[in-house]
Amino acid sequence: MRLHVVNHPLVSHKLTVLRDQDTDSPTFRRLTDELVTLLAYEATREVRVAPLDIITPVGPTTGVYLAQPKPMVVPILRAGLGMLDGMMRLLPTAEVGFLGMVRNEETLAASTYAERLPEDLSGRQCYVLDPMLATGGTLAAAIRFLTDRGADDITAICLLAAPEGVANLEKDLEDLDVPVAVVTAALDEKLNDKGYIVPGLGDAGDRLYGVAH
Ligand SMILES: O=P(O)(O)OC[C@H]1O[C@H](OP(=O)(O)OP(=O)(O)O)[C@H](O)[C@@H]1O
Ligand SMILES: O=c1cc[nH]c(=O)[nH]1
Ligand SMILES: [Mg+2]
Repeated sequence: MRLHVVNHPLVSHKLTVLRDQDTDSPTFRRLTDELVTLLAYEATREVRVAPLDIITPVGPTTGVYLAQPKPMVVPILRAGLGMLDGMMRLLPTAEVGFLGMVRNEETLAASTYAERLPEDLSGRQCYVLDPMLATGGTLAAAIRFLTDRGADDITAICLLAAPEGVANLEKDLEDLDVPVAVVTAALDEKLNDKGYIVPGLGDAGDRLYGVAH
């Protein structure tokens, strides 16, 4: 598994405001959107392209165009939905599939409550959107779901990752014969005893959309 921490002063600036407990929901949503577009630029470095012949006003040339099949973008509900627009700004012709997943806050185990994706993802590059990689349970299950359907290249975009979650994910996916990359704005210090990322930003879903229950 490849981990890429995007090191850029604008990313760090926006992330600092995002983490601040006094940042309100509208600002949190806007910063999430902006950060994802910056992360997506790095995350799509390996997006597949094919040659394309075109004619400019001056003459013929060969450029590149996004290859078929189109990339699949998969936001993990609920919090990943806050990352979708920022991603689609960069990949407007991508297809979008949805996974609804929730972590049990007692056991920290992830479960899937909704799914809307093609049955066959053979040969597809997938971009998974989830702001928080905490224990890694949610992302591991999501990646497994996609590779079980045939996805052959996975890149996850996260705002924050915990070292414990990255290690768990690496171990969980050891047997996987598919390239997996994680692109994140920061690798934080640790998880606390409730499985929250420290210093983190709190509950991403609640900060985007309000308290769930
Ligand atoms: O790495 P993990 O330990 O699995 O935790 C990370 C998951 O927890 C959060 O989702 P949550 O269960 O709070 O659902 P929500 O997005 O609906 O708030 C977050 O958005 C991730 O999906
Ligand atoms: O810190 C964390 C951990 C899991 N989910 C969140 O939203 N935040
Ligand atoms: Mg949540």
